Amino acid sequence: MSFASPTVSFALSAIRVPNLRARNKSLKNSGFYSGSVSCQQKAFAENVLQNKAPFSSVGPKLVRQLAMSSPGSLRVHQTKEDLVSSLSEEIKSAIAAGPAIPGNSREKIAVAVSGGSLPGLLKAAVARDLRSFANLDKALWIMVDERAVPRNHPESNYRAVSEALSGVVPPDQILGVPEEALSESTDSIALKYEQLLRSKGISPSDIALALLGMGEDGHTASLFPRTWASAVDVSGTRFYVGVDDSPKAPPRRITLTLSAINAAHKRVFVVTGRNKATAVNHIFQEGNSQRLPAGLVQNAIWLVDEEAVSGLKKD
Ligand SMILES: O=C(O)[C@H](O)[C@@H](O)[C@H](O)[C@H](O)COP(=O)(O)O
Repeated sequence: MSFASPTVSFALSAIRVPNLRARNKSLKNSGFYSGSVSCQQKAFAENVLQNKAPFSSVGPKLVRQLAMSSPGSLRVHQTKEDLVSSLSEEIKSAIAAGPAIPGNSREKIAVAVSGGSLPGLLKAAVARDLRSFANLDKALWIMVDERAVPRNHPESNYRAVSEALSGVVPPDQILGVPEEALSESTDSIALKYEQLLRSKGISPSDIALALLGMGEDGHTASLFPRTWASAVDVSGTRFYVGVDDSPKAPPRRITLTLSAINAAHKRVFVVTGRNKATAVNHIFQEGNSQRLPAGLVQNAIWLVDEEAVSGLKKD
């Protein structure tokens, strides 16, 4: 059976951005590369519902939601400086407009940050202009995912995020996984982190902004292509789950569930490099977004560089 590819609203040439500052105004309103719901996505949903597709454990409600959703829009940047500037703007607007954490009078907003290259880009955004953005310390900073390692470990996302926000956000506003739980099962670590966040009044829909990365295999957070179904919370009640077999080291992790990511107020991907081009192509041009965890994130803003979209065909 063949299906139409998702429609692409703009030719790639139309969204090449010579210089971010030069076309600052148009950035907000036009020139985005939008994915859309395809016949293929709907057919996939039907297949899943009939237990014909590999992700039959996902659950009909989520599948229906995914069939109706779009991966979002791409914003292409020519330079790292422009990309960092866009990231900075997204953080500022999320903190200014995001939902308040109920019952928390001090920190108003929750921002979730991924590992990988994101903390480094966050650090660059802080150095560029976020340092003077007073509201940065009004946020509680939480982990999109975390590796089961001590906080001072080189692989710790908490360590990387703390370094990025050092001197700007008080350390007690960066919420890491309780270290005493690290020797327990990953699911127990996930539950304890979830309890910590809930004790601060945070639930998934209170996340003002989820900052996401994507691996070249299309994973996001610690939701990997071959294993993500087990990290999807069918009941929609879990915030984080444990992962024991992450193909990206280290293998033991916790991650926001797909439902929790999609419940966040705003989702922003930052994706750079030619090694991501195939996955970007699958998500935005080949109509295969539902096969990759990153493509299952709904209505995200994708801040990318030219290399990451080098696989997209120009119309
Ligand atoms: O491993 C982690 O902690 C992540 O949160 C992971 O999902 C990461 O964001 C991607 O692997 C992209 O990493 P890069 O940005 O380094 O390519």
